[in-house]
Amino acid sequence: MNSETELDSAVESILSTARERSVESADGAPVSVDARSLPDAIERANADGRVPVIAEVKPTSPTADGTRSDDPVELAQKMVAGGATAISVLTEPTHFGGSADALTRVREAVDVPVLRKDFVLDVEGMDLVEADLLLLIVRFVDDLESLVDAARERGFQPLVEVHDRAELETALEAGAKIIGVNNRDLARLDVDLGTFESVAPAVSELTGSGTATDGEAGVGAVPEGITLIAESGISGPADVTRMREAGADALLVGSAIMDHAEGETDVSENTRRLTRADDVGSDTSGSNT
Ligand SMILES: O=C(O)c1ccccc1NCC(=O)[C@H](O)[C@H](O)COP(=O)(O)O
Repeated sequence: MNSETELDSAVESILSTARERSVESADGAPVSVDARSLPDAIERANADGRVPVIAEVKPTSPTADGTRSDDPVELAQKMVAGGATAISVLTEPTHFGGSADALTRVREAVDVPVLRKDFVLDVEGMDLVEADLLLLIVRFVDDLESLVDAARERGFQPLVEVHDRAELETALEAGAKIIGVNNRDLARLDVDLGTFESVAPAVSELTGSGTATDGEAGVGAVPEGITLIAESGISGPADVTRMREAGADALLVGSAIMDHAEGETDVSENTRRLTRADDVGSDTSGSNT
């Protein structure tokens, strides 16, 4: 674990539970996945004019204003109908209302890549359920390279999550190719989109490729072979534009789509506001600092 600073009590509790869950699933046989490619899905989204959004099925969370008890399959299908490029499904049960069953049913119901969003701390925690991508949070794991290798041996595409430049360096050294920059500080749970803007440029610096691979990309264009995802705090089209201009290949969005407070808003429409954000005259409301 790479965390020197104090963690929020909710995160401490999440990690404590994750360690117990990992022990319980330790005797599970290694999963074997024929994964749906996230980079290919992103390429398809760009080709047909959709902003690549990974929409998250997150029934609740420590910072959510409520809980949505809709069926996860219905939520995921509505997200795909709204143009989502991939689906993230929480499998953490104690603080997010997630489950392995929800991910399995969602993955059977949609044809886009599905990310297992959980706090996987070791190899034993990997074999809970098949998914196309598996989240590994740099801050919470030891020997990241071994975990990246173990995930790939199972067929997962590792999505390696960082929060600062040092963690980005660790991710790149471990061979990560799909990197998420979380705008949420897991120590205080506050969100700052400036996090992605400050970390993204370091990808080119650290990989020694200062050139943009896509003329369309903004400042800090991401070098070939790396998929860079902006995570958390994206509340509307203005935030989408801001993250894309900062070099995000894709955006991971939960709360703005799930809308826990209202609970009845249209998940397809919430998703479409973001996937169509590049359209001329799109809604520019909704911005986060
Ligand atoms: O979402 C939380 O409240 C949370 C609290 C503690 C640890 C992690 C947490 N979220 C995990 C995530 O990274 C987000 O669910 C995901 O990036 C989407 O964020 P958002 O669009 O801000 O809901």
